[in-house]
Amino acid sequence: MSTPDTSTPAVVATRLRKRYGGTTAVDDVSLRIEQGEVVGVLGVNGAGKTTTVELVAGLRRPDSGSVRVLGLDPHRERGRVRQVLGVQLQHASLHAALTVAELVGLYRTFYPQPRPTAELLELVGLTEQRTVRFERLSGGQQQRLSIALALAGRPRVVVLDELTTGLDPRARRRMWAAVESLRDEAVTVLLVSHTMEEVERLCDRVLLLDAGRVVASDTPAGLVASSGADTLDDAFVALTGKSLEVVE
Ligand SMILES: Nc1ncnc2c1ncn2[C@@H]1O[C@H](COP(=O)(O)OP(=O)(O)OP(=O)(O)O)[C@@H](O)[C@H]1O
Repeated sequence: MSTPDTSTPAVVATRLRKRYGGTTAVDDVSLRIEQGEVVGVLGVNGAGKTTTVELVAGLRRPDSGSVRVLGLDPHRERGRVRQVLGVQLQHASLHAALTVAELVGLYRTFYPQPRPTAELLELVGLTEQRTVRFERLSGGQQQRLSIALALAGRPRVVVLDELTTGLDPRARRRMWAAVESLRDEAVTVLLVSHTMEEVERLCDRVLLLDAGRVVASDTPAGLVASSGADTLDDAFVALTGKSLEVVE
């Protein structure tokens, strides 16, 4: 498809609400992300991070509110959105008997100009595992493969839900480098994170979610300054009354 005008926002969400039974997971969330921004979504367990990014990616329908990705409706224009949006899912379940290279090859067929397999595997550090079946990969390797698959079609907007959760320090640094290379390509990234170190290092802006609401949206330095705290950890506590420390 044609490249969208650079002035079109990468993501616009307006007054999103989502309930599961008696639980309000997302409660009147509005957000706007410009093309090329790397935005972190932070919050304690259950704050609504996954539900919010799933609504943005069109994986769930909001009870009310609307989403546009590069001006497109993820439900009505699903096919076009798939060509510009890459999504790494929490707990992706993939065909267990296929190898890493076969799965990457399969995903590449979905796109007109896919990234080369070798480049994708190098990006996530799975070159040596290319002939290993999915079912034989460790949890961290499966997670990294799901990131490679999200990037297979050269998306303009990427949603990453489990970038580094549970990864060892070396794999974590590799995933950070992968996000930095996306930034160099002016790809927009929406990144669910559980650590301050990660958002301080990678993100232009942080969306702080608490109980399904956006309680702050600012640069990491801006969050610290506006909350009167000394560190981003302290800013988080000041803004939510909760500590992120317990999460990892
Ligand atoms: N499919 C579902 N059915 C019922 N309740 C759900 C479902 N998915 C999420 N919830 C509830 O919605 C709320 C928000 O969940 P969500 O997964 O969006 O939070 P999160 O911030 O991503 O949490 P975590 O850090 O644990 O991944 C929680 O109270 C959760 O229990």
